[in-house]
Amino acid sequence: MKHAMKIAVAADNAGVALKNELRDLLRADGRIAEVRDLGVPDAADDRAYPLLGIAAAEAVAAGEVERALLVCGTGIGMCISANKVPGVRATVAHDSYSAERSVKSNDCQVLTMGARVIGPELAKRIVTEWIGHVFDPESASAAKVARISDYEQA
Ligand SMILES: O=C[C@H](O)[C@H](O)COP(=O)(O)O
Repeated sequence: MKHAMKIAVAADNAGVALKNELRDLLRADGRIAEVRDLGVPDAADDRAYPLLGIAAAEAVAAGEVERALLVCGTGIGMCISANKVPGVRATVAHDSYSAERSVKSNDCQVLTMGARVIGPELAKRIVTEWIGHVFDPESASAAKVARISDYEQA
């Protein structure tokens, strides 16, 4: 049987409506074993994006989840925040090709999106595809990604 993925989701108040839609989509996806919602629960919660993004990225770095999906207004603040956590590679992507290459070229574990940038139906399609992409450690991309890890560990 194929391994089922654990994934964290998080958003600030600008992204929470889209995050909740994507969370429900992931919970209905048979490829996902667990969706851990780290908040915020609703738009009344005004915790800022770095708190949420860093918490989700730390869950990835600790191996508690394999991936994280983060939403803010643009996806940019979440991406910057997640990338501050050692071992985490996060990207903003609002198109299918970039989301695919973020996994296959860059071994990104974290995808961020902007709820003020993308509509929910396109976001759902991209996330559904993204879950299916896998990094190949035997690929030519692996040595390039290793350079990033080397820099981080130096
Ligand atoms: O990147 C930041 C996000 O888009 C956030 O949701 C909104 O941030 P702001 O309120 O500082 O514009």
